[in-house]
Amino acid sequence: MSTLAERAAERPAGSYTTKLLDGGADAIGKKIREEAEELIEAAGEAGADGRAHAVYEAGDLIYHTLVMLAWRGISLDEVAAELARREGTSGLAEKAARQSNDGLTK
Ligand SMILES: N=c1c2ncn([C@@H]3O[C@H](COP(=O)(O)OP(=O)(O)OP(=O)(O)O)[C@@H](O)[C@H]3O)c2ncn1[C@@H]1O[C@H](COP(=O)(O)O)[C@@H](O)[C@H]1O
Repeated sequence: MSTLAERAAERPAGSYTTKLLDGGADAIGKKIREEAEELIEAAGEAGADGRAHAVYEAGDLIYHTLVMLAWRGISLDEVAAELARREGTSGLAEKAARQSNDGLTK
């Protein structure tokens, strides 16, 4: 079991992850929004320092995203399987198929 799944199951005191999990989707989602904004800002910063800052903020964003998945009982393997299912289909082709399906249902 991953550390975050363990935190979700056991909710030990003195854990930042437990605090987030106890706040539910709203509290975790608020942090994801904040961290996404911070990554966007950092990604626009020039030079090696900006690059290192972007790596740091991406770490925060990915950690908080993983906490949301743990809260919802979703494993990273399930997300990897979803990405594998999409492999080889361009986002443009997927969008065009969706729009043509929408046309059929209207
Ligand atoms: N990878 C992380 C990780 N990345 C970021 N963070 C925390 O996420 C928070 C980032 O939020 P901010 O930068 O906004 O900092 P802040 O203002 O203190 O945060 P808030 O109090 O406002 O929420 C900081 O408190 C970081 O320490 C993390 N906390 C935990 N982990 C991993 O989760 C494991 C379990 O952690 P605990 O459950 O806390 O023991 C750890 O061993 C790590 O492996």
